[in-house]
Amino acid sequence: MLRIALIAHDRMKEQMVQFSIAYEPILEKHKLYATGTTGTKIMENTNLEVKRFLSGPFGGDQEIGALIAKNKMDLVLFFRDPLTSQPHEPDILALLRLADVHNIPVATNMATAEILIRSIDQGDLAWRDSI
Ligand SMILES: O=C(CO)COP(=O)(O)O
Repeated sequence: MLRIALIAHDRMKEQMVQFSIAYEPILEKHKLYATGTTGTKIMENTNLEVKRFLSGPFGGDQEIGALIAKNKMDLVLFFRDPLTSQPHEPDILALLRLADVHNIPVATNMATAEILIRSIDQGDLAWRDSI
């Protein structure tokens, strides 16, 4: 079982909901985390159980970053909005930087997220279990 963070900016939340519905059979096998509003939307639209942190602009990205730093997160699926500036951009960059520091796979759009989620279902990320 992997620990997966699900995060979506406002304009990408509908995509995240569709993604969660489509991949619910895979996602339900793992421990899911999300920023506040993203987690609420996923739980409203699926039967998935998601541990929610604060909303992104209020520190949720930082909370997920802290789990990465402590080696308690295995995968980040972050549907970023590339066309809208975010007041908490430093927090977003900090989260992505920590993922690179700790060599955690990150998808920043749905196309990559689909590849990663299919690949973890084939056991491609099993090496994380031994870390
Ligand atoms: O802003 C976010 C990530 O940077 C997402 O936060 P919410 O899921 O609370 O909208």
